[in-house]
Amino acid sequence: MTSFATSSDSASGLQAHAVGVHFQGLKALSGVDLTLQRGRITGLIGPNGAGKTTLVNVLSGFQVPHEGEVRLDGQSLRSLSADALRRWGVARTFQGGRLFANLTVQENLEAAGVGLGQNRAQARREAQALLDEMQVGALAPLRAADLPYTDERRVSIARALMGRPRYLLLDEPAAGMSDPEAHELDALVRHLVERVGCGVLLIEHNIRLVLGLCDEVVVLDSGCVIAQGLPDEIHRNERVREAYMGSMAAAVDEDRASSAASPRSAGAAA
Ligand SMILES: Nc1ncnc2c1ncn2[C@@H]1O[C@H](COP(=O)(O)OP(=O)(O)OP(=O)(O)O)[C@@H](O)[C@H]1O
Repeated sequence: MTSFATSSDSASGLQAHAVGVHFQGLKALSGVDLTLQRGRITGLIGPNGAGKTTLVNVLSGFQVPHEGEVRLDGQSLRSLSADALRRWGVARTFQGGRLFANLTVQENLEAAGVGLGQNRAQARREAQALLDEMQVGALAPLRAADLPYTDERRVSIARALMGRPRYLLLDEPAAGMSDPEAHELDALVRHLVERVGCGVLLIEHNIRLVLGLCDEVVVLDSGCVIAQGLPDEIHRNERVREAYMGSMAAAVDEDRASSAASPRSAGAAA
């Protein structure tokens, strides 16, 4: 494996440290601190244009920050490419899927495994196991281009899990899905996270799902972190309710009240 510079910070986890990104004068991110821990799901929410995808791009090496840096277990990743970061165990999905359209589903996963240094037999075995776990095993021989949208999302997550990443960054994996489909997908992610033990950053617009599923939630607004904490703390945070949740806050209140009266979780009430 490539060696990289060591900083004095020995904090564990995948960390954005004082990250700033600007595009021709527009501050997409400013002084952003965020730490992902293995085995935990961190939700990232915020209005359109808040900087969520830019932060995922920074954490996965697709965007070099103009200020600050990304650290893995306290070590600076400043000089590493996205490919190198993937080999270090930081995997991501994209809003647009980005599967190889003319390869089969199975080949898409195998290509990822081989790119990570697995031999063909290892890659084949892991690909089949992950597709089965994502409940899309029957799709293995299909061309990626022919997949329906919701299946493409599941295959993209399975591909990102090849090689057992330490951290998984999911950029709106449930976008465009119905609430029950989104809930089913996110519950599956929770199950896989517990089994693989990776840390997850989940961008998700459905606040009810985020509050029901995540261990911690970070709220971005205009490129800055305006709140960070347990789902209950975020739900009660007046600034978040005013800046972002709006009418959704009342719906979440209702969910929480009804889930307190029944054994179903708030996330399941989407
Ligand atoms: N490559 C780029 N060039 C110029 N501006 C950009 C670029 N990428 C992002 N931006 C701008 O940076 C800001 C943050 O964008 P970003 O996509 O990170 O927000 P987001 O929170 O993910 O939004 P959404 O929820 O709509 O996906 C936006 O104003 C966006 O227009």
